[in-house]
Amino acid sequence: MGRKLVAGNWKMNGTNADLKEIEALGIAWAAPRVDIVVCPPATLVSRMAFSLGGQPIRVGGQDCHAAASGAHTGDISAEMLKEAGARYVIVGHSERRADHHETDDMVRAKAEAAHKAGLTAIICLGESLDQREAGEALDVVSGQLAASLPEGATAANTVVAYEPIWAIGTGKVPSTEQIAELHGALRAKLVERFGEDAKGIRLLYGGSVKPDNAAEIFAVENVDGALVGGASLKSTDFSPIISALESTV
Ligand SMILES: O=C(CO)COP(=O)(O)O
Repeated sequence: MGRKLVAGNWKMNGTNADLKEIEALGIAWAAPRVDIVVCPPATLVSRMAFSLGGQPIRVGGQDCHAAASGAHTGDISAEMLKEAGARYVIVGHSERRADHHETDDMVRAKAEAAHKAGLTAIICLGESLDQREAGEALDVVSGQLAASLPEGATAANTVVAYEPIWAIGTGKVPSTEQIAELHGALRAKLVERFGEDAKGIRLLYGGSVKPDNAAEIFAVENVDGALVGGASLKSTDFSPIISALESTV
């Protein structure tokens, strides 16, 4: 397994003034034992990468287009993110699947574009509350995994984030048994499709991860880190989550 990973997704939040949060993180985590990534809005990628300089915290985008360039007003390509200083890009977040009608096929094409540009794709999956209550969570998420991951996925270029939609921004978190079941199933499917290398594909949990529940979540088998929304916006919330992951390694 590669290093464990904590990724912060700022979503549509953050202005220049918030770069001070990144400076604080950089001071606190000069030599982390886990990988740390922050994904700000596209407007801040370049400045965040610049202000981090040679520090070990990485910057990521929140989405990319499947094409490298062209007539796609409002979109940005994986190459552009790379040039701006990003090393990672989130693709297929449930908010994009809902707001922008992104399908598994589109998500897979975006992940392929990320790989081609030399970015690590953080591919998001997750069921709705209705699907969970109907007992379909495992089937839905397995289907998303099969259809959203490109053939060339490896432990080096791909991270999978399981984010149950009903846990995002709600303060509700699945039980550790539910997380263990999902992550165990995802790991088995990854190894079945990609072989032994897939044991190293990092599986993140996302959805209401906070300083007070992080340790419990990180103790679950096959949880290799977290994709954190709201609690990644302030270094005073994000740092204890990073500490919780560090104490597992
Ligand atoms: O969607 C998420 C991260 O991508 C999770 O968001 P919250 O941590 O705010 O629930």
